[in-house]
Amino acid sequence: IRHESVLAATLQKYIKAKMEILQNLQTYADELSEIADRVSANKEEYIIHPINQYHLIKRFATQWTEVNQLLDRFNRTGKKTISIKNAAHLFPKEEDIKGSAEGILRIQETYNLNTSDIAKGNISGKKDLTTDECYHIGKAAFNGGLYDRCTQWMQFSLQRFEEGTQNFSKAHAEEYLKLCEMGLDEFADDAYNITDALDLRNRANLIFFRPIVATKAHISSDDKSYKFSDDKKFSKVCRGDVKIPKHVERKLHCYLHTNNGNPWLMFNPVKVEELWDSPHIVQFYDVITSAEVDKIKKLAKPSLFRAIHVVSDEEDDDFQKAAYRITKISWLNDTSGPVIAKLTRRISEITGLSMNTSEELQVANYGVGGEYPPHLDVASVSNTTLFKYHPEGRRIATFLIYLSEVQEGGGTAFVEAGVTAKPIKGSAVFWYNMYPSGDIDIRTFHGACPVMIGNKWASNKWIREAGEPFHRQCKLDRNA
Ligand SMILES: O=C(O)CCC(=O)C(=O)O
Ligand SMILES: [Fe+2]
Repeated sequence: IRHESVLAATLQKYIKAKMEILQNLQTYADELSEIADRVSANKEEYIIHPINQYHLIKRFATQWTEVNQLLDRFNRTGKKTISIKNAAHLFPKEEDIKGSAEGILRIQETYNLNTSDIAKGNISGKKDLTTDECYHIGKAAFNGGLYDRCTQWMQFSLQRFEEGTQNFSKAHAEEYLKLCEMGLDEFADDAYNITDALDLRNRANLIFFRPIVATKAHISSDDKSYKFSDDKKFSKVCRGDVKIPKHVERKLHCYLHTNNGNPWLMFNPVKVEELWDSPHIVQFYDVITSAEVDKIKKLAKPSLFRAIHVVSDEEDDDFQKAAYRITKISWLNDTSGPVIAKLTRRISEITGLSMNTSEELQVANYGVGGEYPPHLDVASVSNTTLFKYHPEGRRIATFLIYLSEVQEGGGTAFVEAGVTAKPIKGSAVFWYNMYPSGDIDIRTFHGACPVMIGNKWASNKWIREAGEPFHRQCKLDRNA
């Protein structure tokens, strides 16, 4: 927004300065043409008169010289527009339009919004979409294999079409509309190239039907045949359409937590809300102040923005760029600032776990449509390589801090449990990713729901198992 207003002001100044010079030139041009017309009508008569000779010479010495100077000024004026030119390589590109159109579709699919509502701006009173915006979303739907959606969006774009709309070709929209009504299968059989069609189908998988891959190493034999829920369940949990069963709800409480009388917490206990009983998922409130949040964001910002530039420099795979752009991450360690060291210490007091083998603090920023598809935080690595390459062990627990509120969407959905943690600024969700037996607890399968409206900041502290044998005892029975 800041860039846009600076650029618009620069452009206005540039035009104003050029216009002033042009207006001056116009005055000269009018005057001089009038004279020239008059004079050239009877050249001989004019030039024999000494006064006229004097006028002619004077015009060259003054008016024409001034015109020349004005022309020089005209060419010099507006060096500042160079700042627009210099910034141009940072402007969002076609690729970014595609990325944000995909973001809107993700929101639409996750939260079951209807096309006409979004097009009319009926999501929390936001703005109408224009012809070409509807067209771009339709195109993203087509590339994602969502043909019914594509049809609706193209219809909207054509309904809104008015002659002279820029960046929009009515013919293209009509072409897409036809293809979407046909569906991809017929499209592939048609005169079109079949490999293009297959490529489109792959993209569709990547965006919307992400296969859920779970390596089975370290997953207990009881769970080997476990079937993970699909994206549909994830969306349902994100929408809050899954009810907590009564027998579970009865077991969930809110309480004050001192971690068994930890002196740091005795006089300032932490508020806890239980979100699920087994696996035990809790949300701690007010674990970090607003001022601390501001400091953390400030520390994280420079590397967050560097990260996008690096990504956008990669020209090879444009789909990846768009996918990456929806979340940006940065890592901060205890030497990045006292605020980080203090937070690490606080996490240790609250959880009773050691931070000696924990990871650095990860700070993530999600834009509109930004999500993190369902996953397990623990990587499955085979026993033999595990401690050789990762002496700190696996991610035994996750402490996920929300550094912002999100107006709509952006919760953390635990797909198996069916609960979604609300992103409440200053609160943190905490759970163990592993059973006390060391088996991976696949019931912790979770993901970040797409941000519908707002800008989400979250921070992960992953705690690894090697530091914890005296804080969380190993048990033979995983349910102990
Ligand atoms: O941001 C969230 O809500 C969850 C993020 C997450 O699960 C992760 O980063 O592993
Ligand atoms: Fe996660």
